[in-house]
Amino acid sequence: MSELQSVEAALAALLEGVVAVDAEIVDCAQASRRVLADEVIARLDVPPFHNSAMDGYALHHADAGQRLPIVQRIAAGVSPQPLMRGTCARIFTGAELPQGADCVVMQEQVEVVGDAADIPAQVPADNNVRHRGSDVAAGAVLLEAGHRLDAAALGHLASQGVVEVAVRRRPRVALLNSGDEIVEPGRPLAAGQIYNTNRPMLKELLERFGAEVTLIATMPDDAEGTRAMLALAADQAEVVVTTGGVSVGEEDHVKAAIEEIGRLDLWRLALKPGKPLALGRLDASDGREVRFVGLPGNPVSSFVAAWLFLRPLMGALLACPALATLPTLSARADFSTRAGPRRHYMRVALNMAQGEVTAHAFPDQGSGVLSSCVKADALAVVPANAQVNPGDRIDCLWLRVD
Ligand SMILES: Nc1nc2c(c(=O)[nH]1)N[C@H]1C(S)=C(S)[C@@H](COP(=O)(O)OP(=O)(O)OC[C@H]3O[C@@H](n4cnc5c(N)ncnc54)[C@H](O)[C@@H]3O)O[C@H]1N2
Ligand code: MOO
Repeated sequence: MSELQSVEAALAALLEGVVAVDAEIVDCAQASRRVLADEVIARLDVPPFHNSAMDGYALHHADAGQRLPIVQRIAAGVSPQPLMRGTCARIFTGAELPQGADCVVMQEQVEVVGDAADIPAQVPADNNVRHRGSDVAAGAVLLEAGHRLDAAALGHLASQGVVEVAVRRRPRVALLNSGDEIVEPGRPLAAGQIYNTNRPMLKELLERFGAEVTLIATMPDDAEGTRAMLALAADQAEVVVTTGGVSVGEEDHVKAAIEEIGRLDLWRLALKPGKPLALGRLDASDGREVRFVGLPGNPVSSFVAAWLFLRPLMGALLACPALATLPTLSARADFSTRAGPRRHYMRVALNMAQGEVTAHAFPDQGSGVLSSCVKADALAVVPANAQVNPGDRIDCLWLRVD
């Protein structure tokens, strides 16, 4: 296992055989960011009736260019009377168009004289009319399976009167960190200790990717304790994520434990940062096979690897295409760099000016420099051994989840 594996090979190994988690029914009010398990079929036409797009006057277009008596007033929510030819109706935005009318003239274009309205000439049929079913037709697919419920999708469901939806259960993830030097915020730091950066950062990323973090713990810094903790985690999750302890030092117990009680599929990748990433499987005591993702301890390495590996894994577990792939865009580099033998994922800020997106790289790209991630919009991908000069086009992976 000394050769470095490609990111693509690692992703393929991680996603191989992943089956989507089962579905559950949730109230739409609690469904924010959840992923639809089934397609939703529209049961109503939206809008449900022809209606006016403006405050104005409804008429038959053949009666335009005349003074027409105003014979009814139709507010939104009112069922109108049929309209006789040679007359018009006062109508408000969203109100139902009366039978016999086929257009609306906005009030700014109409002169009202007593009980009549002077309508301008040549108003086309359908002017300012929103037709029944023009947004959604009953029986059509309202939302596809795998759609992540964002603001517009929740509004779309509500437009159908839907109150409950079938969504994927949140994949359960156990998040474990290693390292004797790691202390939780709120406690004093002794000499040589640092605060646990990875825990809140990865919990937040995992939840944004759609996971439920069911276990958070620190692994003991010995082989037996590490094995016991990993076995416990496998029983409580579909995915076990660890940080630290995957490098080559004697204190790095995680990889050894996976090799003993599970299966290590892959270790050491041709990417920077994140080289010592370890991927494998663990067996839960009920016979389930659980994915293992061993992230490097360096905070930047685990941040980058979470976007590259945990997000697609959540996409596969949730059967959600939008999560499965990172959106890619092409930008112009404003920096120069030369990658070594590993593909480099550089943290960059994106700036839009004069229709061009520019990628600005942070000067210190070290894997312990988390401030580069705080300001980053994207990861610029520099192929192995490639040279990048200012002005070159570079592919960037956009660090965003809708
Ligand atoms: N001789 C070699 N040494 C190292 C190699 C190598 O190939 N040969 N690889 C280096 C690379 S690249 C990385 S990345 C790190 C990964 O090491 P580990 O995953 O075993 O992580 P640790 O050694 O436990 O920690 C690395 C670093 O990160 C800090 N850390 C760990 N956990 C946290 C946390 N929860 N919050 C904040 N900071 C954390 C830890 O203190 C270390 O500074 O190995 C290199 N070494
Ligand atoms: O691969 Mo390590 O993540 O560069 O620091």
